[in-house]
Amino acid sequence: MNPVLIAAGFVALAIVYGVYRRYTHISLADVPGPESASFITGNLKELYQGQAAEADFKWQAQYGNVVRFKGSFGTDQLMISDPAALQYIFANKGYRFPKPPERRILTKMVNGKGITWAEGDDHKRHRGVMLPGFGAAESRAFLSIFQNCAESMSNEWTEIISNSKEGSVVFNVSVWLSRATLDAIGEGTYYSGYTSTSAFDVRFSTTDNNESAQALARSYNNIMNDVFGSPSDGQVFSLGISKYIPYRILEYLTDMVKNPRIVRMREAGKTAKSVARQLVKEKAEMLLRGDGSRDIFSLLVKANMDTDAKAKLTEEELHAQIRTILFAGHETTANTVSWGLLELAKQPKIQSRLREEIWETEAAVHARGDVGFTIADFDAMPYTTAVMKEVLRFCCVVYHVQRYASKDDVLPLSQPITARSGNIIRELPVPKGTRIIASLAAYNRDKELWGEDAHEFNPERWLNGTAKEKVTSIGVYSNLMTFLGGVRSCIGWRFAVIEIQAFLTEIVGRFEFATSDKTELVRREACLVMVPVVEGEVENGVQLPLRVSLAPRTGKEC
Ligand code: HEM
Repeated sequence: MNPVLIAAGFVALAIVYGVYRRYTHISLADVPGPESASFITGNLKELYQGQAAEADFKWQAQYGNVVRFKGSFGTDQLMISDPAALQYIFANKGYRFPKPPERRILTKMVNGKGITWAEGDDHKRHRGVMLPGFGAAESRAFLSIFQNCAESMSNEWTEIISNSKEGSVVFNVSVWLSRATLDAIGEGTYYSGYTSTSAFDVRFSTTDNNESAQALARSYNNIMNDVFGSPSDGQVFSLGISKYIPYRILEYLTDMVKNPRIVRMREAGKTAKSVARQLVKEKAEMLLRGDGSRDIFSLLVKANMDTDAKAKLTEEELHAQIRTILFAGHETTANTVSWGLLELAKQPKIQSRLREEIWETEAAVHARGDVGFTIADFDAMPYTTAVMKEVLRFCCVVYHVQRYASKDDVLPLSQPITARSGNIIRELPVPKGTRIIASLAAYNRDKELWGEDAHEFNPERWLNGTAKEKVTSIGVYSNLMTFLGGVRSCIGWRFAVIEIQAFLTEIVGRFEFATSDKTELVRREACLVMVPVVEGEVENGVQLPLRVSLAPRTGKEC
C-alpha cells in the first residue's frame, strides 16, 4: 500500500481521536475545592506539611465530602470522605482503584512484595493464604499474650512511680507502648529469640535475646517520623513528581539513591527481611516435626503448606507477609492507644468513669475466681467499648489511604455536590489516572454519621445512639473507616481491637493519666501513620509526655 496513504490514515485517526478526547474527556475542574497555592506543588504543601488530616478537616468543612485539590503541575486530585463513593472505591470496585505505583514502591521497601504491595488476582491469592491466621478465634487466642505484655509494662511503671519522690512520673507513653506492642507481636509468634527487651533496655519479655530481632526493634524505633515526618519543600516536590516516574525507574531509584530517608527505609527493610527469613525457617521446621503452634506466623506457614501449588506463596512472598505483620501490627496499635490516653488525660471525668467500670468488672472477675478479663467480660463493658470506639474514631492513625482510577469511572455519591458552576452533581465522573486520597480521618468526623460534635472526643455518642453505627456498612468495625473496608480492609483489625482492650483495661485500671506541661505542645505529626511529637522538639522524635500516677484504690473494688 502507498506509504503516503498510510501516513494520511494515521493523521486522520489521530485527529478523530483528538476530537473524541476533546469532547469526551472528563474534567474535575467544576468540583469545589481550594485554590491552588502554586503551579509546581499545587496544594501539596498544605496537605503534607500540616498536621495529620488538618487540611482534610478544613476542606471538608468548606467544600464537603468530595474535594478537588491540585497536585503538582496543575493536575486535579480528589480527596474523598463520602460514604457511597468510599464504598464503591474500596468494596464494590476495589480492584479498579489500585494503589499508586509510588505508594507501592514505599511499601515494597519496608515490607517487600507481600500483601500490601500485591494487586488484583495476585492480592486475592496473598489474602487467601493470610486470612486463616486472622479469624475471630485466632485473634481471641492472643488475649492473654496482650494482657501479659500490658502487665509487664505496668509493673515497670509501678516500680518507677513507687520510687519517685513526687509519686508520679512523666512518661513518654508512646515509646513505652511501641515497645510493648512490638513485644506483643513478638511473643505472639512464640519465636524463641524475638524480643525488643535489650534493644530498649527494658525487661518486658522473658524470651532469650536475639541479635537480628533487636536490630529490627532499633530499626523500627521512630521510623515513620524519620522517613515521613516534617517534609521539606523539596521533599514535597519530590513526592508530587514521583507520580510521573514509571514504576521500574522508581524501583531502580529507590534501590540506588543515597537520600538518608530512603536509606533509612531500605535498611529497616533489610533488617526485617533477615528476621522474617529466620522466622519462616523456624516455623517450617517446627511444623515438619509435628510441633505446630497457633501463633500467627505458624498459621501462615501452615496455610501456605496446605495451599495448592497455583495459589501458594513463594518463599520471598512469605517473608514479605511476615515483615508486613511485624510492621503494620505494632505502630498502628501503639499510636492508637497513645492518642487515646492523651484524650483521657485531657478529660479526667471520662477517665474516672472508665476506671470505675474496669474496677467493677475486675471485682466480678476476681469473685468468680479468675485472674484476668475474658473476651466475654470485654463484651459486657459498655463504657469501655464506647471509649475504645471513640478512640478509634477520633484518633484515626492511618488518616489517608491513596488510590488511583485505573479507567474512566463514575463515583456514586451519598449527597449531591453543588459544583463551582452552580450545577448539582449527583454522581461524579472521574478520568482514568485520577489520584484519590480517601480521607479516613474526615469520614470518621462526618457530622451526618457521628453527630454535630464530631470534632470532639465524646464516648457518649456510642451509648445514646448519636453514632450511626449501622447506617452504612463500609468499615469492618462499627462503620468506622479506621481499618478501611472492602477488599483491602485491615486483616489485623480483630487482633488490634482485642489488643487495645487489653492495654486500656490494664493501664487505666492501674494508673491515672494527667497532662504534663508539654501536652499543649503535642503535634499530630503526619507520617503516613499519625504520631505524636512535641512542637519545638521534633528532632527528639515520637513523644507523648503524660504524667502518670498510681490510681488510688479504695479497697472496695476487688
Ligand atoms: C489500630 C490498629 C490498626 C489500624 C488503625 C490499621 C489500619 C489499617 C488500614 C487503614 C489498612 C489499609 C491500608 C491500605 O490499603 O492502604 C490496613 C491494612 C492492613 N493491616 Fe492494619 N491496622 C491496624 C492494626 C493491624 C494489625 C494489628 C495487623 C496485624 C497483626 C495489621 C495488618 C494489616 C495488613 C496485613 C494489611 C494489608 C491488607 C491488604 O492489603 O489486604 N493491621 N490496616
